[in-house]
Amino acid sequence: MNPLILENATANVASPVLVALDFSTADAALAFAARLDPSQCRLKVGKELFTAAGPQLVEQLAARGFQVFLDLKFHDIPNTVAHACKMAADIGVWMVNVHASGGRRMMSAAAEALANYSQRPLLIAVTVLTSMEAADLAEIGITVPPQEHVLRLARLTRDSGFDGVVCSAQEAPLLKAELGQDFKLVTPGIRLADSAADDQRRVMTPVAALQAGADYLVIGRPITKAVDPLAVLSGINADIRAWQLSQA
Ligand SMILES: O=C(O)c1cc(=O)[nH]c(=O)n1[C@@H]1O[C@H](COP(=O)(O)O)[C@@H](O)[C@H]1O
Repeated sequence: MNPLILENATANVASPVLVALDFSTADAALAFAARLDPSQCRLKVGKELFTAAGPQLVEQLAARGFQVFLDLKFHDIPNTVAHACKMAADIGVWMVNVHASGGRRMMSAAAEALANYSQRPLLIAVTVLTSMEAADLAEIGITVPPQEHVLRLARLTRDSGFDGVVCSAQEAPLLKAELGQDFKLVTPGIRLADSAADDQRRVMTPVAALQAGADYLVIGRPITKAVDPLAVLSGINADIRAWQLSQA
């Protein structure tokens, strides 16, 4: 693990928001990140940005104090995924993900590969993409309701030694009830009441997602494509704080 990155990426992040930096260049991502404070959110680097900008960009974000979720959704044979997860841990990311449909042996190999790290990234598996609904699953031969398939994959993920799953907030009450409070739920498909769903299908608003049991909210376009992204992020954080205070 890169000690410089760990030392820098220790910001006390008050918010459960992970902003998806779905940009096509390092410059665009760094310019956007320069407007944010690491106490306001964590950052997610996904396939588009990582393909364009690589590990160096992740290291630059971490050096600015951001905790980074490397969202490359590894899905391959166990040996390949295990080594890819090790590379992610060596970059110093805070969270990394794979596809749960890669199966138990793939996930166990990943967990085992990181077992000896004193401070390893959170290991998370994607269950059913939030862009999918029952009809999409039926086309690939999965005829049970989405939440049944999500629960099956989440159980497999937990039993493989992972820290949590990516799911939609719609499944959060079921997963918390079945798998316990400590198993982390990372929920994309977050939309404000007035924002377009875009390609997402299983969506929820930020506070409703937290109420349902989500631990982290992955939010991209509703923030990054807003006319005033900082105002939107601040508004979301203010709503979350108000809700948290009402629960205290
Ligand atoms: O693993 C993810 O982060 C992920 C899983 C999933 O099921 N759905 C999903 O949308 N994501 C990611 O979350 C982000 C959502 O972005 P927006 O739809 O723009 O808010 C994107 O970067 C997706 O790649």
